[in-house]
Amino acid sequence: MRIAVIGAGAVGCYYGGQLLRAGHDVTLVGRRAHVDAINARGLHFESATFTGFIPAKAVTEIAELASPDLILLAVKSADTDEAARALLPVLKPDTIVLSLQNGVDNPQRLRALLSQPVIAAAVYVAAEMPGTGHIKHNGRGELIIGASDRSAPVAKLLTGAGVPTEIADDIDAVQWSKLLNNCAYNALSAVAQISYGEMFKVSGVPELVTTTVQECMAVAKASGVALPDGLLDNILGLAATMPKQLSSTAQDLARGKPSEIDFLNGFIVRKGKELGVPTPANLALHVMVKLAERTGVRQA
Ligand SMILES: NC(=O)C1=CN([C@@H]2O[C@H](COP(=O)(O)OP(=O)(O)OC[C@H]3O[C@@H](n4cnc5c(N)ncnc54)[C@H](OP(=O)(O)O)[C@@H]3O)[C@@H](O)[C@H]2O)C=CC1
Ligand SMILES: CC(C)(CO)C(=O)C(=O)O
Repeated sequence: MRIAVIGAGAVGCYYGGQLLRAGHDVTLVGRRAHVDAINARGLHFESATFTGFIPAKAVTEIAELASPDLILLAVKSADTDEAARALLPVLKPDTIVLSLQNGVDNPQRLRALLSQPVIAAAVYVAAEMPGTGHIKHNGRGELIIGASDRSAPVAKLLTGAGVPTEIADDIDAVQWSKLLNNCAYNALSAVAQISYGEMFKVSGVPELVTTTVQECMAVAKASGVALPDGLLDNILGLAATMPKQLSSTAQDLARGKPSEIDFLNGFIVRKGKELGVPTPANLALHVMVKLAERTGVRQA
């Protein structure tokens, strides 16, 4: 099976790296500096159980891919449409596109542009790129993917490569549950450039996270999404499962890049307005990140 990862960043290189380690044929598509480093010395993969250089093929252009069977889409939400348009000429009618992205609308946006089967996923991994062609895994890695007639072989392939993958019938609720985690953690970690473990030691953080999540739950309910019981406790517990991680939004701001916050707290604020649900905590977190995008952040 020919696998291509679109977006050789933290998530793309983690899952691509796991598949490469399991012996699969994987091409990483990324930006020039990462691609050159990967082609020159392999993918530098750093985790608790394995650290080393994994031989890998990397290219800068989606157009260089030859009829892939499976796409792992791991670009930020703002880059989804551009990536999908570039994929159009290289995909076969039955190429499976697995969206490994945060936010809840990427699969829907992909389906609007592609006729291929698109599978949504909720991604519970802590990963970062500390250097060119260098992925650092800071914990977890399990995936929950949407049910479809193509999902079982994808879950089997990933699980066999050390990526525990479950199939969920109600993927909307699963994606919204992940969105609530992101609304709780990403902005605070980003503006303070602080890891989750340290962040939760600061007085007021658990209360603010709780209020933020409760607002999101009200928006989910008004949107007709039935969230699972115990979600707030699970979200409060996430920090302990990846205490050293800084959010993907924190990583964007540290690199001086626009963040994905419009698709996280910003999405909740827009939906809340549309549905008449107040979201002041989410608005504050959204605006704080938009301000930090303008002025920059001081790195720890
Ligand atoms: N990091 C994490 O731990 C987690 C991240 N996620 C989600 O995973 C998704 C990916 O995030 P993450 O890996 O952190 O992001 P990164 O920014 O680390 O990686 C994405 C990479 O893809 C590149 N890229 C974008 N468009 C293209 C393109 N058309 N061709 C080639 N390369 C491209 C980006 O370049 P450039 O920067 O120049 O745009 C960047 O290098 C996001 O939705 C995120 O929210 C989910 C769970 C955990
Ligand atoms: C899982 C988590 C919260 C890990 O940091 C993430 O999704 C992100 O950073 O965007």
